[in-house]
Parts: sequence; structure tokens; C-alpha cells
Amino acid sequence: MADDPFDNMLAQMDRAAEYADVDEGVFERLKHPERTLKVTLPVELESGEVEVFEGYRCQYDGARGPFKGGVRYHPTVTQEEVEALAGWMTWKAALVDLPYGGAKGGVICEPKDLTERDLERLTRRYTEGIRRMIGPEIDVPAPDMNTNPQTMAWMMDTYSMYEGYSVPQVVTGKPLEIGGTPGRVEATGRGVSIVTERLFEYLDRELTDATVAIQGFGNVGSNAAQLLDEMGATVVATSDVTGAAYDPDGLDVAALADHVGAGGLIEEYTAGDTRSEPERSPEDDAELVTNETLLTLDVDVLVPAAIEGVITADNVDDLRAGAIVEAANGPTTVAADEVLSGRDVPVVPDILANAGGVIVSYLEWVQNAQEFSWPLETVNAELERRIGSAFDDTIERYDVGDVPDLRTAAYTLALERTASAHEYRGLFP
Ligand SMILES: NC(=O)C1=CN([C@@H]2O[C@H](COP(=O)(O)OP(=O)(O)OC[C@H]3O[C@@H](n4cnc5c(N)ncnc54)[C@H](O)[C@@H]3O)[C@@H](O)[C@H]2O)C=CC1
Ligand SMILES: O=C(O)CCC(=O)C(=O)O
Repeated sequence: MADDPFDNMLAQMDRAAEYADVDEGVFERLKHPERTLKVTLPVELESGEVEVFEGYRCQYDGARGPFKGGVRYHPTVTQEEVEALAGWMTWKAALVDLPYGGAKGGVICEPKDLTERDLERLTRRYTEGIRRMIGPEIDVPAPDMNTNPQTMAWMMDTYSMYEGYSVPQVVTGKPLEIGGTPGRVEATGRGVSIVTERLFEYLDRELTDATVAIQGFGNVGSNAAQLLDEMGATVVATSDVTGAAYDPDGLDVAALADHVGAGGLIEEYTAGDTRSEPERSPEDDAELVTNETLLTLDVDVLVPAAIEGVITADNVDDLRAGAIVEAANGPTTVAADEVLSGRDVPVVPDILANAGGVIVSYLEWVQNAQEFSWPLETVNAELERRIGSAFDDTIERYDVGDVPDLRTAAYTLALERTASAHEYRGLFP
């Protein structure tokens, strides 16, 4: 990872500050997380060994409503990363106008070294650790990297055990059977595909002529790939931690999704590797390239959909993509942003591009509160309306002509909305 993600988030705020109509004192307040809880999580693993994990939950800013944000399981989680992610959640919720503040959680662990039983125990320990901090009207966790509907089911169950009754509204991204909403699993990728389509309309370019490279083929990357493929774009490359599959004629995205869905790795899918011949579509002649090469491919759209800090001062001069749509949180450093902005490469910022997940989480939370469920068509239509409206707001702010790029336009709106909530509520108790 290039720069410290928290410093990067602060630098993004600073870049927007000169254009945002925000009181200086309130702006200073917004540069600090409200609180971060660090928890120690002893877990007896299935192997019989006891391992002590460390986890965090950061509530960054709650002026606009209950805290909201995912939980990440990853070996590189740090307190600063969780705080940056919680800050980005705050600006995201404000930009897409949800009645939420921003939060994020993380546990330092390598999920692929843990059994399903270990993951359940770890999740229950973590939920117990942060349960004093969360609640349907207080702070509502959701999935992020390496967590999924099953993780949310364990969290909901653990929280409910302590309350003595079922509390589905305490987390979102749950399985349908226990109060999840149709459409949440695909929501972030769907949002990415919608904003990409809207960007192309704005730029007066045809998405059906476009080539796309997507770094990361997890929940977000794989759904974005499949939806962009359905919209007629040509997905030429995608990756996981083992490397990237690249085919200039276009990947067979559905076959790749089947391969990865069955637990396969990207490196096993590419030409020259016979381990996955039965799963690989005979037409797919993908070669294995590195993640670094994927980022520098000559494509119309680059979609970073893995981790933060991958587009930096070190590689930005090699980037050839015509546009960037940030599905991951924090993939671009401010130093790289300045170069891209100078080159007029449009970058749809994370707080807009990946907001589909939290939008549909909000719709799940509302359905839980109503004790009512909506059909998929209603959820998808509401997602499209809300993310489309945030896209329009961002473009309208950008078209005023003073801000250098779309990220600064989006931050200007998010900071003004959050600051305004602080001003109405007052800074002091
Ligand atoms: N899941 C969600 O609803 C949302 C996720 N995001 C963001 O999207 C990004 C991806 O999240 P998910 O798809 O949920 O995670 P995931 O765990 O389902 O998938 C992550 C993907 O990235 C790959 N990856 C991990 N480290 C990598 C590295 N160093 N280099 C290249 N590839 C690497 C993994 O192999 C996997 O293909 C994260 O930045 C997350 O914060 C943002 C909004 C919502
Ligand atoms: O669905 C949510 O509440 C949050 C998703 C998330 O963690 C994110 O947008 O980064």
C-alpha cells in the first residue's frame, strides 16, 4: 500500500476545502474520528490452538444519523485504515443523501487460513466486543472485504442473543431468510455499472464500444464485470491476489464467475495452466499478467475493485485508461489524482461509484424497520434513482467550472452537507 490511507483521506478533504462553504471550526472537527474501539479477540481455533486477534470499530461522524459501514477481515487492517474507511463512509452517505453517519470495522486476520468454524467464532467474539457500540439506531455494520451474508447472520445472531430477541436491523447484507433484501449482494457492482453508464452518457461516448479492466474479482468486481458485460462493454482483464487474466478480445465473464464462484483462482484460469481446463470456456484464451500490468492496460475504463492505494505517484504516468471508476475504497492517492486531473482523465470517486452497497443496505434497514419486504425490481429501481441523483449532483457541481475534478466536486457536496448538519445541531453538548 502506497500512502497511509488516513493521510490520503485528509488530503482529499483539504483539496476540497477551498471550494466548500464550510465553517473553519467545523472543518477542523471533521478531520477527527468521533471514536474508535479496539478489541482483543481470543479464539480457540478448530486446530485446538488459541489465537488472539485484534479488531476495531470506528464511528467517524454521526451528525447526519446512525453510523453505518462495513466490516473488513484482512491481514493488513490497521486502526488508521479503519478510520480512513469510516471517514469515506461519512462522505459517501452524505453524497448519496442517506440519513447516516459513517463507520467501519476491521479485524486483522487471514480468512483463507481459517476454517468456517474459526470464522464463526471470530465473528461472534468480534460482535460481542463491539456490541456496546452498535444497535439498529446507533451503528449498523454490513459486509466489506472478506465478509459476506453468512458473517452478517452470525453478527445478527450474536447481538440478538444478548438482547433476548431477534434484531435483524442491527446489520445489513443479511441472508434473505433472516431479513436480508434482494439485490444487496450485487448492489455495489450494480452501482458501479450504473455510474459507468452515466459517465459514458455525460462524455458522449458509447459504452458498447468500451474496453474495461477490473482489478479484483470479489463481490464488487465480479458483479460489476457481469453487469458491464451485459451492458455490452468488453471486459478485457480482471484479477485477484494471484494475478490478472487478460484477453484483448474480451474475457468470458460468465465462465470466469463460475470458476471463481467454485473457489478457483485467476492464475488457474489463464492459458497455459491446465488445472482448470474443464471450467475454462474453450473460447477464452486469457493470458496471466500481473496486477500492476492490469492497471496500466490501454483500456477505456479502469475499475479498481480490490484495495486502497493502488494508483499512486509511482505508476500514474504509466496509466493509459481513458477513465477510472473507483469501485474500491481509496484506490487513488492524492498525488496520483493531481496528475490524472491535469491530464483530464475523469475519475468517478469511490464515495459515488461504490455507493450502491450502502444505498441498498439502507433499503434493507428501512424494510426491517417496516417489517415488510420489497421485490428486487423495487430495490433496483430505488438504487438507480438514488445513485443517479448523486451522479447528477456531482456533475452539476463539477460543471460550475471551479473545481478541478469529480472527486473535489463530490467532496465539496459531502463536506457541506455534513458540516451543515453539525451547524444545525451545534458543536457542543
Ligand atoms: N462489499 C461491498 O458491498 C462494498 C465493498 N467496497 C469496496 O470494494 C473493494 C472490494 O470489496 P469486496 O469485493 O467486497 O471484497 P472481496 O473480498 O469480495 O474481493 C476482493 C477482491 O480483491 C482481490 N484482492 C485482494 N487484495 C488484492 C491485492 N493486493 N491486489 C489485487 N487484488 C486483490 C481479492 O483476491 C478479491 O478478488 C474494497 O475496497 C471494499 O472496501 C465498497 C463498497 C461496498
Ligand atoms: O452497506 C453498508 O452499509 C456499507 C458498505 C461499505 O462498507 C462501503 O460502502 O464501503
